[in-house]
Amino acid sequence: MSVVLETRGLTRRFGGLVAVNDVSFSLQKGELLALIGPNGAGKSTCFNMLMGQLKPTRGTVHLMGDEITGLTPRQIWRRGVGRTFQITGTYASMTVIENVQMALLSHHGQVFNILRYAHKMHRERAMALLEMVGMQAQAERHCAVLAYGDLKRLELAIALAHDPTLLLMDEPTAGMAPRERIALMKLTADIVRDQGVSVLFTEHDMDVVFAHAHRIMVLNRGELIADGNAEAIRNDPRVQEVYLGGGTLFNAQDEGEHA
Ligand SMILES: Nc1ncnc2c1ncn2[C@@H]1O[C@H](COP(=O)(O)OP(=O)(O)OP(=O)(O)O)[C@@H](O)[C@H]1O
Repeated sequence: MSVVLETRGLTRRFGGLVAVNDVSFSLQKGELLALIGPNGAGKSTCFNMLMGQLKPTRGTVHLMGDEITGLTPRQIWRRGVGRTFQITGTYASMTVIENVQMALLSHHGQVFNILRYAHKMHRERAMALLEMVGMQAQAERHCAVLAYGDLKRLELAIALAHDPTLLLMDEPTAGMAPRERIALMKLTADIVRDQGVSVLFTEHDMDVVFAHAHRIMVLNRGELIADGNAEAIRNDPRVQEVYLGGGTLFNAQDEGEHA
């Protein structure tokens, strides 16, 4: 296996607070890696450093062996790092397929000069991407009328339009009903297996994490306290201490559902 992403000593301070402290890990090609931890553990800060939104105070990030520390989000995106967000960013007035076509146009650097012909371009590839996420039957529907779970699947197709080497997914199942969450993560796991994409995701729903992640890393107060497979993480005394105190390790969070 080859290393896609590697961090060494990644650290971020906010004044006197060390939000992420000396975090080193690597992610292999084709791996579905979860980053978990209680509220305020440093997951988003870590993600934002990987995507270039935040500069590390210390430490390095390498992508496919090249250092990307301190590059802008656009430069990192251009190198093949895609991202999905907690809040979906689709164009409500456009159809499902048009949203994917726009992403493909952007990927090919064609957005501004040929917008008038956009609806004719990349249709075949857009349809193939929609098929990958099970949305081909909804291609001509407007995004405004889509169910929340379908929007999340569309968002995945949009992220894949960029043909990423690495996909960062920040709480991909936030706001979804439990059954939809498992389905979305299963879909992601299938895509990882079939397309060879690597995925790093943060998630509060432990059922989703333990069902699908190949490996799990646990952050607590900015520090990486465990890194291993589901069984090793379940049995890790430090992880149990962090989670069982709050009682959230094996219970899905059901707040804020759009079911
Ligand atoms: N821009 C900022 N300025 C100051 N402190 C920040 C900033 N961003 C994050 N923090 C602090 O850094 C710590 C880690 O926050 P972060 O959002 O990374 O945690 P998280 O694990 O993503 O939490 P959650 O699960 O609640 O989203 C917290 O104490 C937070 O208050």
